[in-house]
Amino acid sequence: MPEFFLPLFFFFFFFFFFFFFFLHSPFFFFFSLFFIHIKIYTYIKKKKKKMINEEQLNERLEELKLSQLPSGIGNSFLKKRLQQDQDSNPPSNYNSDTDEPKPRKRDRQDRVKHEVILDQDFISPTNKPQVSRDDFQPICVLGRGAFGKVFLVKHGKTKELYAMKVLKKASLIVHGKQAQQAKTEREILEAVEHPFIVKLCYAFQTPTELHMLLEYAVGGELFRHLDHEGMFSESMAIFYAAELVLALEHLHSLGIVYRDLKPENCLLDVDGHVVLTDFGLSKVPVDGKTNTICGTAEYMAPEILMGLEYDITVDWWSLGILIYDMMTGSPPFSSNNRKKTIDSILTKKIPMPYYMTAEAKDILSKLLRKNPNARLGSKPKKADAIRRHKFFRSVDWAALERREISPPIVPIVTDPESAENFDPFFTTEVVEGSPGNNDLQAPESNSHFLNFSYVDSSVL
Ligand SMILES: Nc1ncnc2c1ncn2[C@@H]1O[C@H](COP(=O)(O)OP(=O)(O)OP(=O)(O)O)[C@@H](O)[C@H]1O
Repeated sequence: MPEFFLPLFFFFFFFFFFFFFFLHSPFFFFFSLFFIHIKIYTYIKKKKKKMINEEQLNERLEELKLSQLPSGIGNSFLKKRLQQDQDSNPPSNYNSDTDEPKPRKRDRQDRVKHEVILDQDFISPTNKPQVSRDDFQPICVLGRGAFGKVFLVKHGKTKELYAMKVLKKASLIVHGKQAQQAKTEREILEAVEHPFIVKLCYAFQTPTELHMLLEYAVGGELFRHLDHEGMFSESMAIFYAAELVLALEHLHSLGIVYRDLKPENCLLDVDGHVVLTDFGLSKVPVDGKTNTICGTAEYMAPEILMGLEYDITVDWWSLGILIYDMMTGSPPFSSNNRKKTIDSILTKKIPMPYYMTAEAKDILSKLLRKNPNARLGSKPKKADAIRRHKFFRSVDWAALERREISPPIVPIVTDPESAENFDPFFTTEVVEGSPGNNDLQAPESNSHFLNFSYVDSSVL
């Protein structure tokens, strides 16, 4: 009603005003007043509609509880958050209550997978050498995520380096679904074997923590290299995108939706090849569709943000965002305000920089279609349609999969133990002593984490 009365008020106001001054031209006078009335009415309508949209968006944000999700440009956000943590707490160390990690390791021949029986956490069924937290000497912190902290550790006997992801059970249980996600991550890592996906070597638990020992990606985060270069040339972006296409295609063939593609989760190995890590948000949908809300806002597909069912095509959306990020230095939809970011993802067109080639613009516009059914990589051709796109015309896919294409960045590694390709913000963090004995080799007593333990026989 008020939107009707307000224009009416203006109508009478202007009526009397014009009546006195333009008595001699009544036609013009009435026409002007009618026009003004319509204008004011439509303006108020529009404003009200905008307000409703904002309310809906706020409600959506509340539902999504996005404030609890890690931000997209992970490191800068995390650094700020960690800085705040550290202002109030002393630097966390290897045994601290807030720690969490992740790791990796190579060698994919004759890999035998098996669960470790409950009360023999570190012993394989074939009585292979026992592995415990005591066997690994912490060297430094490599990185940190929302629920985990990753340490560089050295195996005391073999001197092999691993990235060890440590998750605190208590915080996982407090955050509900996270306990299941930790198990999912460990199960997926066990099941997956691919040249561009991180390898799980061991998984074990203590009464308070879960540990995953992963192949150490000595080249650090792609994010860090992107940060140094500002942006990548198109040929560099093609190389990393192509290796990721192969990794994602492999996951999809196993029915796994990765859901968390972003530069922070793309690490580089010693040669500079991509190592996809962090499967905490990945999921195996029973019927190919899922609707859990997770991921990183800037990289999240519109259908996830809207709480709709989604499938593997969300990963192709994130690939589009990542290509854009690599070629411009930032994702297309980003702002300091999470609400605005989400609003842009849902409603805005992608701003295409003038310097991008026609092929790049074309693949981006097709990967970043808001309608998942119209997106490149959706059924029926799936990844094949992406591989065949002219953006990737220079790629020899078979050679790429065999790791025969030289990577554009070969990480400088003078001493793998110095973790020189990782952010000093993390690597200079104090890591105190070796783990205590009080909670070692405990049975998997907590029902949330039954059957978490794992030993990859190829590393024994
Ligand atoms: N295999 C690895 N080798 C070297 N560094 C690693 C490895 N795995 C993880 N890291 C480092 O640790 C950081 C955090 O790891 P990860 O993303 O797995 O943690 P997370 O808690 O699951 O994070 P998120 O909050 O993004 O889900 C990575 O960004 C990377 O810098």
